Amino acid sequence: MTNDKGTFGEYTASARWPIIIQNAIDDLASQQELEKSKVTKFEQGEAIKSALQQFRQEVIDRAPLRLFTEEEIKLADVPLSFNEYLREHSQANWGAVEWLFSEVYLYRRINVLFQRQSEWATFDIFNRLKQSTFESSFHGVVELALRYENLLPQLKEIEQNSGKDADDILKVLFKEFIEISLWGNATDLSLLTNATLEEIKSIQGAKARAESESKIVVNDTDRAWEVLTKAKAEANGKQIRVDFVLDNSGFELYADLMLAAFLLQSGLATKCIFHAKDIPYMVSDVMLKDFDILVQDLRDRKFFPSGESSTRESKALESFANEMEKFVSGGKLEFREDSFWTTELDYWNLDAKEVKYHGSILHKDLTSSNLVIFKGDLNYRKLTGDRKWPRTTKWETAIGPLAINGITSLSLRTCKADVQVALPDGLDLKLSQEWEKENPGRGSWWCCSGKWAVVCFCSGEPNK
Ligand SMILES: O=P(O)(O)OC[C@H]1O[C@](O)(CO)[C@@H](O)[C@@H]1O
Ligand SMILES: [Mg+2]
Ligand SMILES: [Mn+2]
Repeated sequence: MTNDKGTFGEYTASARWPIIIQNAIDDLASQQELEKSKVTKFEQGEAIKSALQQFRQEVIDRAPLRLFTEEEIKLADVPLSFNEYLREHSQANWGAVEWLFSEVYLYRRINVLFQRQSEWATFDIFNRLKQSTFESSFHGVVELALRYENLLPQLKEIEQNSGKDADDILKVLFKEFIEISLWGNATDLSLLTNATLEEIKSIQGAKARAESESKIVVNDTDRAWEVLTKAKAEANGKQIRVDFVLDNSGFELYADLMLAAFLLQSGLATKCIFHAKDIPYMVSDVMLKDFDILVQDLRDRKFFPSGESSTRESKALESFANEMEKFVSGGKLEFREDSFWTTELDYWNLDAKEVKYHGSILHKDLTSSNLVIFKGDLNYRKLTGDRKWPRTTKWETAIGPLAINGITSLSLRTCKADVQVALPDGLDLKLSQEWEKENPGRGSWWCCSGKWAVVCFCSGEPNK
């Protein structure tokens, strides 16, 4: 709840949301400035700005959360789940409401304001921030492109030397690319808006990742490895499918593409499906258009100044971009969107029983996947229902129906919220004491800092 005293949720609702909305207002103003000559667009922009200001005040004043009007529902395709929830929780106000619901509702309300103005209907208010943060990831982006370049001959060698040793080496690489994708989630724009270039670099480099291994407090990577190697051994020409329920665009999407490319090149997957958001969401989340933008950025030597097109760095960026486009055109990499991902429904609804908002359709589809990777913190909150679980709760308990409903899942999350499960006895206390030293009164927030991570696997098989 946004009124759970002393939680990161409470802090987010009172301190972070007004800032996020203010940033959106400022970004809108910058865009208007760029397009001053477009009179209608400017005027529509003014209308959105004043509505955003009013909305920001609503949040600050802890006003009641209102229903979406019929007109809004039509105009912006608002899923009816929101109003259903609000009818059942008629007392909900910004200062006393479930954190997960209100946070998702917030992005929906913002989206409606843009949908109402024709000139702004497809505008992504968070695009500027997504792009500028990606641009400052230059160092990490080049490093990974070079890493990928080296990977290809390594994989060839492994292929030529099949056997136990080759398998062991492939496993080391698998772990490396899982970690690349995992820590890619540390660069979250909603948390890092004030991060310096040095800080971003330090999160993204290889050395930093190695140091970070000790920070993965639950690590089921081996179990995911077993599933995919078994699938590969038994494939016999059959498809091996890995799904990614994506989180942030820019560096994290780039890191996810690295993992997907590794899986496809190594034969641990033959198809990867990326699930994106259908509206601008949680500031930095991936929308379909963000993939095209990323590929363009990789090719743009002004955006990533890696020198002439003949430098090793430029060639590595260019060839990774080419490779991604080839994967897409060859059907090995597919992007999809679904409104389910931007509803407030947690993933206990990724189940045959949820028949109104695509939960059952997605569930059925995802049961055909060999592995479904859920990226990031918000997905972790949705997997666990964003409840106040004791932190030693078993993962299978916290994910409810997903423990047994046939989806093989892997959560890759850098910890950025209060909910935390699957810890061994005593670890929460130890980390809380450690964090408390530098953050008096906030020891339990170690798992909101993005400095630790978890990798949680579940086979999804009944009775296991
Ligand atoms: O991009 P991620 O990893 O889902 O993180 C989103 C962040 O926003 C939050 O939803 C809080 O605003 C947290 O869960 C997390 O800090
Ligand atoms: Mg609930
Ligand atoms: Mn996100």
